[in-house]
Amino acid sequence: MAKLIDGKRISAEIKDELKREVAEWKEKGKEAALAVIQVGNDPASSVYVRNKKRACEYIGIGSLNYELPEETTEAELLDLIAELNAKKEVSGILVQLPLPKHMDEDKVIRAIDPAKDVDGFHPQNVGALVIGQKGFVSCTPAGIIELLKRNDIEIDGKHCVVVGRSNIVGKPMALLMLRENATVTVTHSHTTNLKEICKQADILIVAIGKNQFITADYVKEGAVVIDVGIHRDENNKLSGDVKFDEVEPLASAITPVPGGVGPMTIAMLMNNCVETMRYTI
Ligand SMILES: NC(=O)C1=CN([C@@H]2O[C@H](COP(=O)(O)OP(=O)(O)OC[C@H]3O[C@@H](n4cnc5c(N)ncnc54)[C@H](OP(=O)(O)O)[C@@H]3O)[C@@H](O)[C@H]2O)C=CC1
Ligand SMILES: Nc1nc(=O)c2c([nH]1)NC[C@@H]1CN(c3ccc(C(=O)N[C@@H](CCC(=O)O)C(=O)O)cc3)C=[N+]21
Ligand SMILES: [Mg+2]
Repeated sequence: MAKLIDGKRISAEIKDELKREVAEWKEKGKEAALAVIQVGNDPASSVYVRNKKRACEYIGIGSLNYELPEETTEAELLDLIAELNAKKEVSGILVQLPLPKHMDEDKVIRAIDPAKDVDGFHPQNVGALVIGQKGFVSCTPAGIIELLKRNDIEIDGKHCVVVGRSNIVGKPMALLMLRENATVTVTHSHTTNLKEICKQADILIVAIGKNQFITADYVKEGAVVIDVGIHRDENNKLSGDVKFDEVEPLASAITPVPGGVGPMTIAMLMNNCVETMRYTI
């Protein structure tokens, strides 16, 4: 019977810890505000943007929302980012991904001041993660580390298999597990013997964006299974990249979708926003 890793509860605990910390910083005259830019009106993005706004309000920091039409030009977006970079009262800037096809995501991310890049996507912050220096760490992988630690799940020396190598999840996840002294195997769409590799994992982290792809035959008895995937069916029911009902009886611990990794992404984004209060002179 797998232990259910309750991301909803842990993210609420973290937000309460941050709420108390923000109150202390504000007494010392420090402020923080997160600027969230959304281009177009992708429904899932709107849900996440709304969750981020609510979280800012809950912990007591400012939130500025910019909802730009789909046809906004890249130049207009870059101008807005330059404006926000220059605004002292804006301590964090987040451009909700994905962007419309006519924009170059990498170019847009590079335009954000690394000191305000609370997503941790800027090459300077990713570079710092690679070489083990201080910088913003991307929220979803950071949230997964927090889930493991707050559930007393041993990482040091364990074999962690990451399925997926995206810039916002897979790659930073592998680097963070390395930093925690796991032995890390990163798999992707060119991996030939994926099932055999996944079955070696003590900790299996799945971020492939394929609905319920990971079935019981990919999982070693007693493994910890972390499901990053998010899929909505026609009745808006959520599921992950893991076939939960099949895998749960095998796993020693598992994250549900919803209520697992998702809420942690928001909680860790808030932590990155409060980080700007800890380090502003
Ligand atoms: N809960 C949360 O907070 C978040 C959830 N998500 C969700 O996580 C999932 C992954 O997102 P994201 O990382 O952006 O995904 P991407 O689509 O950017 O990347 C998917 C990765 O999975 C790999 N992959 C795809 N198919 C296979 C396969 N059959 N076998 C092995 N590897 C495969 C791809 O390989 P290759 O590199 O070779 O193409 C790629 O590296 C999505 O469902 C997304 O919605 C994302 C961000 C945050
Ligand atoms: N610049 C940028 N930063 C991101 O961090 C970013 C992004 N773009 N683009 C999309 C992904 C996805 N993402 C999620 C955030 C919260 C939930 C979340 O709160 N999920 C809840 C369910 C929420 C719902 O009801 O859908 C859960 O899984 O329990 C999920 C996914 C952040 N992302
Ligand atoms: Mg992606």
